[in-house]
Amino acid sequence: ILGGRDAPRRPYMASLQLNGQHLCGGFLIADEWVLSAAHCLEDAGNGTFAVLLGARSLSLPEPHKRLYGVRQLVAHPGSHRDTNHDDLLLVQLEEAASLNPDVQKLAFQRQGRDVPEGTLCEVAGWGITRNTGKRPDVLQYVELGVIGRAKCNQRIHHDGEVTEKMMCADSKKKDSCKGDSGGPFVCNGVAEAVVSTGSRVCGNWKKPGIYTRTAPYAGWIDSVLANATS
Ligand SMILES: CC(C)CC(=O)Nc1cccc(-c2cccc(CN)c2)c1
Repeated sequence: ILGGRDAPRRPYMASLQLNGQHLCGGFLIADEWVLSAAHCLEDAGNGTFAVLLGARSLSLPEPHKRLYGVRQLVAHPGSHRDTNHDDLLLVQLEEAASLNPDVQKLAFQRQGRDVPEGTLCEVAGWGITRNTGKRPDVLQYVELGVIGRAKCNQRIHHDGEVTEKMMCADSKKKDSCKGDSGGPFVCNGVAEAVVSTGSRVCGNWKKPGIYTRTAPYAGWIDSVLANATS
């Protein structure tokens, strides 16, 4: 997160870790399921994934911090390493998360209407806080204004790349960045979208952040959760 600050408790936040190191954000949507971004699998090789819940600090001991093994990873079938389409990943935990004040589920938007331009939303994550690559220990968050799709698709911005299954937010100074992928874009207490890598540029007003809307994918999410075994 660029231009943010230490976050207050965000009990739905997950750190998707690869070989013991933070890789991407995510959030708890069901007792044993975390929603994240498919691009987070692209550099995985045959490493070991795990999900950290109940954390604010990645390093310090905290009352409800707990690392969960991963039972399965389900990338959206339409996701590709070289596009932003369908950039969603469902992560099944080895066991149901134990819920407590620091570990809670977050509802995601299921209704298809766009969030109005200018709405102030929030994004949190342990992604880099400077383009030099500085990584935070404590969860960061920032408030970002929604940018309308028509404006976001102008040539100077994303030049027609933003589909109706995506949305955009301000990126002038404050922005999501590397390592924030998969985290929730929260408006009025509901996850409206998931951080997508987008143009891999951070903090440049010409390249608004691109976020994968959840509503178009509610059916896919429900079907994966319904067909999985525990
Ligand atoms: C998905 C990982 C395995 C690789 C990765 O994260 N790359 C990468 C590199 C530079 C910027 C970004 C990035 C992320 C989220 C939002 C934005 C822009 N708002 C950029 C992402």
